[in-house]
Amino acid sequence: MEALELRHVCQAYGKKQVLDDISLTVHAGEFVSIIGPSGAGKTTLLRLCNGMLQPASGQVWAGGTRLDGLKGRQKRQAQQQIGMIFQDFCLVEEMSCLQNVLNGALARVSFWRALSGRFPRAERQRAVEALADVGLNELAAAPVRTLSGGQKQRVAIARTLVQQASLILADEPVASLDPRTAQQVLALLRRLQQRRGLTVLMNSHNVDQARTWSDRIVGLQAGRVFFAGPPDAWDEARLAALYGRDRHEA
Ligand SMILES: Nc1ncnc2c1ncn2[C@@H]1O[C@H](COP(=O)(O)OP(=O)(O)OP(=O)(O)O)[C@@H](O)[C@H]1O
Repeated sequence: MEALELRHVCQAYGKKQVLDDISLTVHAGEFVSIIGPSGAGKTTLLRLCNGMLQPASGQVWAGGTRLDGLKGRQKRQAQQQIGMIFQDFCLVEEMSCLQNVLNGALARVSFWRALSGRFPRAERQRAVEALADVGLNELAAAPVRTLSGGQKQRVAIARTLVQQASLILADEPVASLDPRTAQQVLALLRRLQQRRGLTVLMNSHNVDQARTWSDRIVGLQAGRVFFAGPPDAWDEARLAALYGRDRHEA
């Protein structure tokens, strides 16, 4: 079963073509990283995958549902299956870790219950377990603003667990973390992905991280798929071709 499928997707901003005939399949339970130089179209591609953007042409399928063209409740329902993790965490800084994680359950809770913070017991239990899964149970009551960057990203990951998303789209999830913390967060994401059978599609500027943690790497260059294959298929010649002369300049 395919978790995600892009069929001949094109996207443009005004007259500028950003994605040009992208066809890509991510299998359920796979961890795929998209790499490529700045401006290659990685973020645009991720935004298409969760329905935040409509493709100019082509189709986007997520979990067997065609996402492009969906509107209203049907679109929100499809998006429930898709968790997002961002470089800047997108958490509510003044709220506690537990409240932030509970926000993953918002779609299942009535507006008034959510507004007054009265989440059902089962949702609270799920949030407590998710915080334990990311190693933050002792910080449940701490305001997010008091956390380190690595801890904040763990909270964001726990929120996707409570959302019960089967597909996680991660846009440069560790780009603002120091190398050691970045490795720890990616190891956690990989562990949870494997243990829970989740599918992860991650954008990364860091080729070594993508190689270490992914089942498959997709190289994007000027809006086209340059190569897709297992991490060990990425030799220096390919990387040099993808990034120009030196990948560290990318
Ligand atoms: N909202 C927008 N309006 C106009 N142009 C945009 C918009 N968003 C992105 N672009 C342009 O589309 C191209 C692809 O951008 P995108 O952010 O998808 O690339 P990226 O590979 O994620 O880059 P980076 O690695 O720097 O984040 C870039 O040239 C960018 O300037």
